Amino acid sequence: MTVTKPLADFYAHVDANEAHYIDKLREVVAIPSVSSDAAYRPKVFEMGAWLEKEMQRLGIQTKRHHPGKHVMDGQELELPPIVIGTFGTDPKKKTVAVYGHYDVQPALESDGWDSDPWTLTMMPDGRMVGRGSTDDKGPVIGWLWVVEAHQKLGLELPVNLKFVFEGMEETGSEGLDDMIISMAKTEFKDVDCVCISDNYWLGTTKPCVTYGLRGISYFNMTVQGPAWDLHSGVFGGTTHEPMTDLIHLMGRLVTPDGTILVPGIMENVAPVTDAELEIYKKLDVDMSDIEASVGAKTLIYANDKSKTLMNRWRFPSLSLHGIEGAFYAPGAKTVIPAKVTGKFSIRSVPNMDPKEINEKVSKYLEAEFAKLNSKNKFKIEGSHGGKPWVGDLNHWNYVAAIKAVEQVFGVTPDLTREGGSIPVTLTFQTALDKSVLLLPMGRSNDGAHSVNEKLDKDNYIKGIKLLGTYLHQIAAIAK
Ligand SMILES: C[C@H](N)C(=O)N[C@@H](Cc1c[nH]cn1)C(=O)O
Ligand SMILES: [Zn+2]
Ligand SMILES: [Zn+2]
Repeated sequence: MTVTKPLADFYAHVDANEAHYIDKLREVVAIPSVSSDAAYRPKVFEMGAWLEKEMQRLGIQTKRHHPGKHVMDGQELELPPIVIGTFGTDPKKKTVAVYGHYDVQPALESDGWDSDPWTLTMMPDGRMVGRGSTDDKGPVIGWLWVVEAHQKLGLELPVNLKFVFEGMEETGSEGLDDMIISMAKTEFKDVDCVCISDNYWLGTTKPCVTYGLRGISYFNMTVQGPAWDLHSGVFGGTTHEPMTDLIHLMGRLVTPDGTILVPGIMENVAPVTDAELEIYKKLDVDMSDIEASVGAKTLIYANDKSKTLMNRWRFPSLSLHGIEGAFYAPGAKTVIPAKVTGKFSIRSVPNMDPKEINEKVSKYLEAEFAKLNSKNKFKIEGSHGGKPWVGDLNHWNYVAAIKAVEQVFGVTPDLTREGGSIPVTLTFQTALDKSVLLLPMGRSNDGAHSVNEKLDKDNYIKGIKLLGTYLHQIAAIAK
């Protein structure tokens, strides 16, 4: 594939500035912008301010949108700002909206990290380990280095950019949908297409372009009994125990082979067609790559590639996440916890409706709790959610992304869907009526949300080249 002079200069510049990009990644990983923990909220603000300052340094015009307040851990908290950046307003150019998030999942060294999660640790094999390295700080700042490289080279960017960076993605994106809907005809009126770099390749060697995501419905169910924690030697056998009720209910949600037990939950899932089966059969995926990402031989369908991918992408799943209030520390505390909250979520697929999911789950669990004849109190609440999304692969936005991958990596990308959720994807598509695609930087084994999260140096550097090339391809194709 021929590479034009401006792109060849861009690639050379990116290669020459590797150390600078790594230093910046180190800076952002060091800011623990955990959105799900009230104690870290100032750090989320700090990260938003870091981005804003860096964008301003590059001449990107920034605006802060304040979504308001919310209640978390019993505290009323200010939601972090959504940072909107505008770079170029030339009516002759296409405008690409770029979304990313600057918040991260929690991380404790005691979870099993081999190094401090907030210190970017360079490994000899090229892995750059740190929370947020791949999800989503590396990709977010990668976009900025595309702008920076063009400026340093005196190259004109062939498109206008509209950045939308939020700080609450990992905790439900509160306020984001409303903002996009309300600004669809103002701030975002000139947007021609949307690109999000916030997911991963299917394996470890071949890039992909992603056209679908599952939705999510997240639940908290609380069982409350005694007024305070009790001694199990004194009260065991004499009182209804919240943990016993909760464990029973959690065990009624899903079977060990992943079958969801909530009645009617599969009702709206479209049946698999023969044509669809063909797509899955043709996908070039190595099951050992998927197994390596799990880190153990625990796949339910280890010998069935299609079933594994379908269960990740096009069927719903129910996962149990944790129990708040339970005794979890080392040792043997003989306590009866007074109040426990079980957390679980359902990943949803097209045709499933979040409202219906909430109703079905609540009705089922209330009925199951009633069967227990427990004198404890039970409450089920949906905490946050988002709808699934599927894009149109035939749009020029996808053609540009596929060509960009071919140019930078010399291979045709896998066309994938994803099991994770980025609810704003569908909002962009419907509110702006524009094509949305996902162009990931990281590999399947990056360990997002997990311990030892990493971004490979090669993926970071080639990823910056890819994002820049995609913008050039947009300009070339969509004339
Ligand atoms: C795919 C994206 N990088 C991601 O990780 N999204 C999260 C969104 C979420 C929803 N509730 C909590 N986090 C995910 O899919 O879990
Ligand atoms: Zn993410
Ligand atoms: Zn995430």
